Amino acid sequence: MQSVRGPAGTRSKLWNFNLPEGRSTPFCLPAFQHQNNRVSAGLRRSQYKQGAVGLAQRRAAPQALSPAMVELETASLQISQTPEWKALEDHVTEIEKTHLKDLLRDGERSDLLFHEFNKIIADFSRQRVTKKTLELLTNLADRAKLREKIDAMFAGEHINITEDRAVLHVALRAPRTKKIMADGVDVVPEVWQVLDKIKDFSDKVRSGEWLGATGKPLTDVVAIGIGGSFLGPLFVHTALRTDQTAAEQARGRNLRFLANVDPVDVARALNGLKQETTLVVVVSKTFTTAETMLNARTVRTWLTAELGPAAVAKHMVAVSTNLKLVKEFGIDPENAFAFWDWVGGRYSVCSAVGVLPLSLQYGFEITEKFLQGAHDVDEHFRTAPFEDNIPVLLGMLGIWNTTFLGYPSLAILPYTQALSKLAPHIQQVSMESNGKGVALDGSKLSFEAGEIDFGEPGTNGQHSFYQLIHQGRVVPCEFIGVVKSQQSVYLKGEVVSNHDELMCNFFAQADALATGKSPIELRAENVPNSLIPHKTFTGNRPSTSILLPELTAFTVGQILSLYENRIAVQGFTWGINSFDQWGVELGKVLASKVRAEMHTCRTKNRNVSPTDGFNHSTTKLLNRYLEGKARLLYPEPQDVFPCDLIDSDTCRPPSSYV
Ligand SMILES: O=P(O)(O)OC[C@H]1O[C@](O)(CO)[C@@H](O)[C@@H]1O
Repeated sequence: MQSVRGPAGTRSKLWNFNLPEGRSTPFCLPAFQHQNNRVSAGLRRSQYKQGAVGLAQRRAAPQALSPAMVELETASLQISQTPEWKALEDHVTEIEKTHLKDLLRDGERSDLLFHEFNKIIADFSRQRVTKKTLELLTNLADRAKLREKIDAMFAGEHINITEDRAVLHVALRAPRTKKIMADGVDVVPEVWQVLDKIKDFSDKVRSGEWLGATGKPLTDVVAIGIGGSFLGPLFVHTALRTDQTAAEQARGRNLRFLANVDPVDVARALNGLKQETTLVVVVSKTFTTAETMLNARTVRTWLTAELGPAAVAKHMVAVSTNLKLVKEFGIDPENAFAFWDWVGGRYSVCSAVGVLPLSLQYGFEITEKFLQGAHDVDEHFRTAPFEDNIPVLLGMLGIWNTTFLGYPSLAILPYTQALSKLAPHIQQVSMESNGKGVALDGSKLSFEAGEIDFGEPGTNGQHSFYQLIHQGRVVPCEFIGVVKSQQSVYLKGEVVSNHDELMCNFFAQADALATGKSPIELRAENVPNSLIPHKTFTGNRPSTSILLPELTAFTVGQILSLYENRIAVQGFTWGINSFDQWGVELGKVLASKVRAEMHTCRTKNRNVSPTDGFNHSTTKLLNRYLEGKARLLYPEPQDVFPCDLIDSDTCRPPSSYV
């Protein structure tokens, strides 16, 4: 057995550490207590870091991790030091002797790698794997206790240990008849209470029963939120806009999003809207996110300047876990839609975060189908054996590519424009979840976790970055195609329909990456010798092809669940906490410091001085910024309005608004 360095600098054999005296379990972790006031777990963790005694305390403590989770944590501490991991490392040499163009000649292998669940097809035959690779990956999953961790998630255990929270976004799309427990309470009735409230409210707005302050129906909705309070809803909205059933329901209605604190985004979001027909939904789990709250105050000012302060009651609603702050902001808690701290921001699209704006736009019935699609794949994920489990296979093959073959990125390439916001959403879900440097116990990872996700719909991407993925770096790809397009166009005289034309590329690209083109083939085509190196395609570049029957609210829900659960599989196997996001905190703190300084400099009309606590570079850059915008100085803060309302000569709002 290999000897490795344990988390507290101790030497350990595999994950059975040689513990310092007085400690009888691997919980010899460096104490940590985050300063963020959202964390209450620090004390509890420090309590259960004390070996057997600590474990006993944890079992007794309310909301402590269950013995199963304690064991799971223990088991995954040093996953990279297990024989299963080592076997995969050794297996890389075998795989390196293969080429996809040869592997693809084996029909039996292709059949083994072809999977189907409820009309979703996932073809993994273009991954650089053999039957043996799959077996070794399954062994790794077993060693990481993947099954137990999935069960722990669905059972509402506090698997988000740094925030001491359950991770139960799957409960958001469970049918009424299901029972899902968190902290001793069945959460499904609470979920449905909010869903019923959304249905009721959105029906009223859509039917014109709920009117604005001047008695007009509210046909336009602006959803203000950022990160998880924006990207998921935007992804689903973009996917449904061209679905004929959904579009029919959205006739005469508009849904816009305002995410960036950039006033340009405010201008774009409000451009052309009228206050009297606009409903604003402020979406923030915490109701403290600086960008969202400034945007909410800006849009509230836009509304009340026109309609008066009382209009907030009819024109502004909120989605949050923090109803106290919602009230303080001036929104009646009656007009707030709650969710719970067991829903991570980036996993919140199935809560009121997504369901409210989507129901306002498309009606609750369509939105409910989206929830049903997500639940459908959740059940597949929860129950299917690993060898047939599409999210598990997606996740484990992602680990194979990232960690063992050394390809750190993933290109998400939907061959449908309707999924153009899938990659940005998955970017957050994946990179905020799995972009971690330490294991669950706080020890530094001995490998790099996380994938670098990006993507564009095909065929646009083909004319952008595909050159690199064909002849430059190896970037594993996930191609997503649909059998039946949302829009049907077949022009007289054309060889194929427009959608078939698109899909020809879907099929061609995956094979071009896999098989490549050799110098021998090029010579046979009489390509001049000097050009052969330039025209050679090495091939052997892995991809997965996912084929959906069509793109509807239901299948969009299925895709969401495929990716969310794929990402969980990876985090569970890497042994990290996929459900916290401490990495976003430092930048926020520093921005506050800059904000305070900026305020002082602007109001006192002075520059940043070297003694203000910024380094030389930042001091210099800040001063150039302050000097460059001196003409924008105003004596005291005013309500400044966006877009066409700003006088571009003076850079000031028109006097009527000051
Ligand atoms: O919904 P909130 O609390 O405004 O947070 C928005 C986003 O900010 C983050 O906390 C950090 O980017 C995300 O995890 C979250 O989705």
